[in-house]
Amino acid sequence: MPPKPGHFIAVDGIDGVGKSTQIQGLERLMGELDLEFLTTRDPGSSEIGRRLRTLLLESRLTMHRRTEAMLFMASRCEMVETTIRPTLASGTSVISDRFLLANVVYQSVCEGPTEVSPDLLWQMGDLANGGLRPDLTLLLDMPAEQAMRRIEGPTDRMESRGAEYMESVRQSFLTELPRASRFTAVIDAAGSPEQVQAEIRKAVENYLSAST
Ligand SMILES: Nc1ncnc2c1ncn2[C@@H]1O[C@H](COP(=O)(O)OP(=O)(O)O)[C@@H](O)[C@H]1O
Ligand SMILES: Cc1cn([C@H]2C[C@H](O)[C@@H](COP(=O)(O)OP(=O)(O)O)O2)c(=O)[nH]c1=O
Repeated sequence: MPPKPGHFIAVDGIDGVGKSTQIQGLERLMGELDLEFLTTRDPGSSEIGRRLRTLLLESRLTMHRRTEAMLFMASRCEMVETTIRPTLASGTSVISDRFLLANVVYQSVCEGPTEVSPDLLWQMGDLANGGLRPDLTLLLDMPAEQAMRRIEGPTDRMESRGAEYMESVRQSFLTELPRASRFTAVIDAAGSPEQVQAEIRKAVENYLSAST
């Protein structure tokens, strides 16, 4: 009898919203719930993914928006097929720091006319991921201006596009969230780390009671 598949939880939101901080809290919660888990990072979590991450985030190479989108998709395909899918099949849960929803919103928000629509990115993403979607998506939400004030150090390709772009990305996260997975939750990320963690705990407990 194959083991019951693990839970697939994605955590997303604009830069500086507190994802990395809250994923540490979520890992503690999974431990308390006695759920085996693995944490992955998108883009990344494979050799190809790590090299694509460097190319996408740290280089200042100019590229067409569709090129940018497809490179994130390629990284995710590798992460899904080499890491996420086998982990879930073994009965271990996965917490992913971002997933396809980020690709849909960050690459469809453009300064000029939108070259790549969210619909096209959802289709590309399902093709790249063999249709795999998270069971639960936790969207950490707060005004971009406030989140960007939290960012220290050098900005990456997306952060350097500025607060107006990031606020448009934030609004697109809220619009596109319902398509990301069967269960979703918007988490108010503007409070203290403890307040945000409490909201996440409630959302995870609601998901577990509704899904099992
Ligand atoms: N609830 C919070 N209130 C104030 N500062 C926070 C909060 N959560 C995280 N931070 C700080 O904001 C910065 C970005 O947090 P981080 O978890 O790295 O965000 P992300 O991974 O979404 O970019 C870090 O310096 C972190 O300590
Ligand atoms: C997964 C993904 C991320 N991104 C962006 C979001 C972030 O600005 C950046 C990833 O950085 P991020 O996940 O925030 O890592 P760090 O905490 O090191 O900044 O890439 C996309 O534009 N498309 C994608 O498909």
